[in-house]
Amino acid sequence: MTSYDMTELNRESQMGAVGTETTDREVRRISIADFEERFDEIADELWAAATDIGFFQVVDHGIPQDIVDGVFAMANKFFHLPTEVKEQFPLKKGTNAGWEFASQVRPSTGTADQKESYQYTKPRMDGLWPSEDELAGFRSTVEDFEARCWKIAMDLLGCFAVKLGLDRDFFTKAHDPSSDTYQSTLRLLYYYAFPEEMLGDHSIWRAGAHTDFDALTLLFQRDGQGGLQVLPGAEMAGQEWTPVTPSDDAITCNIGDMLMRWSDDKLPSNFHRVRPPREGESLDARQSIAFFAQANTDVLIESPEGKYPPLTAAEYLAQRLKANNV
Ligand SMILES: O=C(O)CCC(=O)C(=O)O
Ligand SMILES: [Fe+2]
Repeated sequence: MTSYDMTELNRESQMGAVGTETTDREVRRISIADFEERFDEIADELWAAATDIGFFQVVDHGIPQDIVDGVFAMANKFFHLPTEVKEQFPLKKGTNAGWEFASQVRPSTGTADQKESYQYTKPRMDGLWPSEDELAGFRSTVEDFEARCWKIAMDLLGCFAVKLGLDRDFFTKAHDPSSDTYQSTLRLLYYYAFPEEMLGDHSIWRAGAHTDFDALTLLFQRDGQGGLQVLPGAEMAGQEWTPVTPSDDAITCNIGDMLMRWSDDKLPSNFHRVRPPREGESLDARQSIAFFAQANTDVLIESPEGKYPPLTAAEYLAQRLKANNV
């Protein structure tokens, strides 16, 4: 293993314990209405939230609620297709494209996440789309939604760029969807209904503790489908996790490791996980949708102050995917 991938992996492998829960930290809800007119004010608010607990929610983001509801409904239909249909679109390891079930083993827990997922990475989808007969409208719904997510992610990254003293479009150029080297990903997630007999089993996780590999994550959740918890890296030792309240109208955002490197740690990536339900909570299946803004493969991630050695986004992601068995 080379030195550049040690930091994140070592950090992650220490995070498997159950820990405790605290509501003392605030996950801020930030309105991004009138984005252009309010750019400076929004940039200040995002920066403060990102450098504080590293997780924040944006509201008034401009994606109509019926579009969000529609993509969740479509994802739900996809996950309910017969296994023989979904099996035709297997995740090709290291590509962030295709369908997998219970295959992601987190370095923190050493056990497979109790979920299935379908990932869309624009240039890598040959043979991975269900036909219109199998699921009408799926492809266009997913493509449209990914493009909307990209736009919001680039707006938010534009704020961070300016605060870091870079050109506003610095990250937009690095996440170019028109290039074959594009590797941002939309991931539809489906966490299985939880078997009652497993309540209280602390070895099972819907998603084990991790930091994201990307620059910025946008996460869509459903009202009432809780379980996501965050822990700022600086407070790792305390093992006190804060629940994130899910809501249909908000996008939960977090900084990933790529942007942490790129900002010489000014923007910290933070641990999060999805814990299983507890006694008295809903055992139903849980859905979420994540957009991972990941710089194009050929982009060189160079930290201006030289805290980290330069490496390409391709090299970086390959290491992290391998460590997760995906
Ligand atoms: O489903 C969630 O709420 C979180 C998912 C997540 O953290 C991830 O896929 O990286
Ligand atoms: Fe994550």
